[in-house]
Amino acid sequence: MSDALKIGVIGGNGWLGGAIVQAVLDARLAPPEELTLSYRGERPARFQGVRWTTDNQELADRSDLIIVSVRPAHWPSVAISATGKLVVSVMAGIPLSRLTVQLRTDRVVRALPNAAAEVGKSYTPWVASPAASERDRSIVRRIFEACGSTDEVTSEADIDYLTGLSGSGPAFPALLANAMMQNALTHGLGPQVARRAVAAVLIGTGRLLERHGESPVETVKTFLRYQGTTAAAIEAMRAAGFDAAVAGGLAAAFKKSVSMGQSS
Ligand SMILES: NC(=O)C1=CN([C@@H]2O[C@H](COP(=O)(O)OP(=O)(O)OC[C@H]3O[C@@H](n4cnc5c(N)ncnc54)[C@H](OP(=O)(O)O)[C@@H]3O)[C@@H](O)[C@H]2O)C=CC1
Ligand SMILES: O=C(O)[C@@H]1CCC=N1
Repeated sequence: MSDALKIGVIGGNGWLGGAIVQAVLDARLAPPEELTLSYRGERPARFQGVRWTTDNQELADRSDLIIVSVRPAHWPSVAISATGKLVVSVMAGIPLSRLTVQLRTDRVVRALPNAAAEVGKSYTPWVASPAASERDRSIVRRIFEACGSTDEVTSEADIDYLTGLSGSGPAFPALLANAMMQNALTHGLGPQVARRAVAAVLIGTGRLLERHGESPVETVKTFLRYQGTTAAAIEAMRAAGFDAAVAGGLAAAFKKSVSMGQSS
């Protein structure tokens, strides 16, 4: 970043925290020596040149931007004073109001990346408190653009909903892929061919959706109009409750996101 931003990541050795750190380094948003990462337990050996610490207050004092990436259940243990600093939480469920009070800063952002941050393909919606400046917003945008694509939204309820839709999202195609794999194996297909076939379907569909103008609604309609094998499969899956199962799953994730914010 232009004026050497100092970034701290609480939980920097975790699944998501580590992916964000890697993305920041890959995009050269900050040099390793400006990064302070905290951990519990054994000192991590990854990310040459960064400062690792078990002291979250030291991390906060050394950083301009603090990313909180611990599990919601561990959030009560993060007791730091971040007065005057920008804090970005990626924790599911924890509302802006609780971040503000516990971390003693009113410049707070709630963001919800997903597991595809590991490969620079996360979708990350975020919402900022009124005290976050335009510069703060620009920094947040650049961090999450390094992880994939991103949108600022205006309501925390949208973030709670998107926690299930896109935060948990990579699990849903994985669930579908798993069901397809199981079915292929049941039909006697070799595991290698089954895995390659299913992975190619997911990756190819992603590319189709990425293509300008392609929407899932249109893709499904096109296959239904074709009235071939695909339409037969879609109609049977829908008759078995496919759409209702997806809606029920997203409702469960939404409810869990809200309840985690109340209980953690
Ligand atoms: N993984 C995902 O796909 C997504 C995760 N999220 C959110 O991101 C957050 C992190 O999730 P994820 O990376 O998966 O979880 P992980 O358990 O992989 O990582 C959390 C890390 O935080 C560390 N930690 C816990 N408490 C502290 C503390 N007080 N000080 C320093 N480090 C601490 C943990 O250490 P230890 O291992 O010793 O406990 C662990 O390394 C969660 O709040 C989750 O809701 C959001 C969207 C997607
Ligand atoms: O499953 C979870 O709770 C985390 C938050 C969103 C995605 N993964």
